Amino acid sequence: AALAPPDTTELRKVLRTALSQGAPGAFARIDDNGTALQLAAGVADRGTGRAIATGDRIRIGSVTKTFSAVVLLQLVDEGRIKLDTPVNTYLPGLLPDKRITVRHVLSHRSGLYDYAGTLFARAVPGFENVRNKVFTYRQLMDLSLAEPLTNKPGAVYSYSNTNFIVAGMLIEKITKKSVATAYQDRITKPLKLADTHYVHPRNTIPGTYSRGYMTADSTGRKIDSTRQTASWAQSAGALVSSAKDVNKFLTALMKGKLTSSAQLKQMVRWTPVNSTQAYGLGLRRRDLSCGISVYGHTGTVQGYYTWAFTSKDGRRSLTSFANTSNNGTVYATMNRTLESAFCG
Ligand SMILES: CC1(C)S[C@@H]2[C@H](NC(=O)CCCC[C@H](NC(=O)C[NH3+])C(=O)[O-])C(=O)N2[C@H]1C(=O)[O-]
Repeated sequence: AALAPPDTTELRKVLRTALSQGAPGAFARIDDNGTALQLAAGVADRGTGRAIATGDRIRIGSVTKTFSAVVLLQLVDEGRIKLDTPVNTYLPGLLPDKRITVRHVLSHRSGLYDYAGTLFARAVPGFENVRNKVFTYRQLMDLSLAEPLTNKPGAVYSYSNTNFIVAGMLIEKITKKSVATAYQDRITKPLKLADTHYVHPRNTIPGTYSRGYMTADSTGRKIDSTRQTASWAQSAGALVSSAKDVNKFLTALMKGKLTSSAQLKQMVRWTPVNSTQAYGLGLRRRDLSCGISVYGHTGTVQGYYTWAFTSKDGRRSLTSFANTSNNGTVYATMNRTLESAFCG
């Protein structure tokens, strides 16, 4: 059934509310079967007062996980890796439990502890401590493996960035090339995603971009968190992209342009998260109030909140964004962009 037209009045209200709750700027871009709807409010740069634009490049955080999952599913299609094979078969001795499979990792069921919990127990000091650091994958794994597994392999969904560090290690081991090369050769070049770059370990964003302003825990003060290596995230969250590119990526994914239909079916085998959410392989499902389910990912990097979802057939994609973080009120408000975009 065709989707109701987006509710642009409500969408504009949501963006304005996010600004009133502390986001310097916010935007939403809907690509609806070739027609783009673009709304923006506030500023990309608090210093110059430059207005935010839907074309601004942003740090997309964990939306990167969907890119990493797509690369691995392409490697499954090429017969170079199997979802139900233990990770240690490909990376001998890496994980403490040889029962953890590639599928466990991509569906956040491995039990591997999320090192971000350690790094960011205190938001701003944690960020300041890592913003200029360049981590190796091994160092991030050591941070995770310093803690016990949170659950038996495969038992439950337990979100962990560590899973997509393992995904990056698998990609580099199997392809013998960097994840940057994998994203470029397998996704950004074929789809002509000109705004999408894996700039790690550089700490600057190329081209025209929105600055990001994280919120301090106690005072609510805004800290300019734009310049950072995002090395704590890498294949779990270090891509830079734009709303146009992310929408194009999600549409291509659901239209079967990036993997075989067999692997796309694997990607949408859902593990329940709560009553309205589920997780597949590097892909979230959100069940909306109007009975529509949408597929994509959210992202949180210091100063950068992103929502990126598409309809099951890929005909309508939304990327919405606010250039703040560590602000639960803004997060809850911006969640409503999904309802406005897909339920009308
Ligand atoms: C599951 C999430 C939300 S967290 C995960 C990943 N981002 C991180 O792990 C960074 C967390 C620290 C961000 C920081 N917060 C704190 O330091 C709080 N102590 C802030 O808000 O600036 C990402 O992206 N994912 C989101 C996702 O997948 O949607």
